[in-house]
Amino acid sequence: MKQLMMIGFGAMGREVASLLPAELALKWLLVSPARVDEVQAELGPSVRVLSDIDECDQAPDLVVECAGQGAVREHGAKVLARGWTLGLISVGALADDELMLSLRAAAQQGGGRILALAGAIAGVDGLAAAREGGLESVLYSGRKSPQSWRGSPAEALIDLDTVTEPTVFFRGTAREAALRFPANANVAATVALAGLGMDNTRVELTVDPASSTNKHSILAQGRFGELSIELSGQPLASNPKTSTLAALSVVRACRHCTDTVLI
Ligand SMILES: NC(=O)C1=CN([C@@H]2O[C@H](COP(=O)(O)OP(=O)(O)OC[C@H]3O[C@@H](n4cnc5c(N)ncnc54)[C@H](O)[C@@H]3O)[C@@H](O)[C@H]2O)C=CC1
Ligand SMILES: O=C([O-])CC(=O)C(=O)O
Repeated sequence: MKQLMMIGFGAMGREVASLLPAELALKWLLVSPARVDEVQAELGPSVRVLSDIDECDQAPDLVVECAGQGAVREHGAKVLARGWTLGLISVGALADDELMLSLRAAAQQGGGRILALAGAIAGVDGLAAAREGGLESVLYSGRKSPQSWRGSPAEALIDLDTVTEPTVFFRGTAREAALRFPANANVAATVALAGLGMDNTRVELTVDPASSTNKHSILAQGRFGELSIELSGQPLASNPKTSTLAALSVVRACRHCTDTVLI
């Protein structure tokens, strides 16, 4: 039986834990210090609930982060310095150059690797292949309901209570989007990593009062031809900012940890 460490036990972490492949056991769960006792009581002795990587004295087969960009800052380098593989869902953290440098240094020193997970978007495989032949332009668009943008800086850019039609409230680079909207635009950074990079990937973010889904699109052009992806994702009931597919992409990484044929 292989062993998993998960960082974060919110909406996504709970969904992932409920869908793990039978051959992979959740052995360690990292939560904030104030929640350790409560989560340990909920999960029982089969899972060790921790608040610091240093408390783990064995080597997980895989670590998956489902906790937010702050958690990547807090725990990422320690995971990589131990030589472990870190499946990252808060990919937007990598738009912070200083953090990226420190994660690279830790990975080089310890032998760890970062797996940037596709998350709520599809088509990252095709985009990353297309890049090998040269890309000319990439546009990522994210469109969500007012409820999904609540509690984000969108509130300062548009009145989410009175908006009556789909409205673009942000245009900029993937780097700006991922850092300004850390709970809503990690996908912008994922598309950037697969394609033209953080500063050359254009991003549009839209609030759509008629939508109950999280819509993501990629438009890319290059020597390979053209790519157009449209994805309409159901949000998790427990967090409207987060698409169900993002949690499922973490489950996919878990499946890769145990399967022989990787797809
Ligand atoms: N790449 C993608 O497509 C997507 C990425 N995300 C990322 O996933 C993250 C998690 O999403 P949800 O579970 O829906 O959010 P959530 O807010 O429901 O849960 C996050 C959990 O992580 C915990 N946490 C925060 N900082 C921590 C730390 N330093 N150490 C340990 N635990 C910590 C919180 O207490 C909370 O329980 C988002 O913040 C976002 O960064 C979310 C949706 C899509
Ligand atoms: O789950 C989604 O729809 C996308 C998301 O929040 C993100 O990219 O951070």
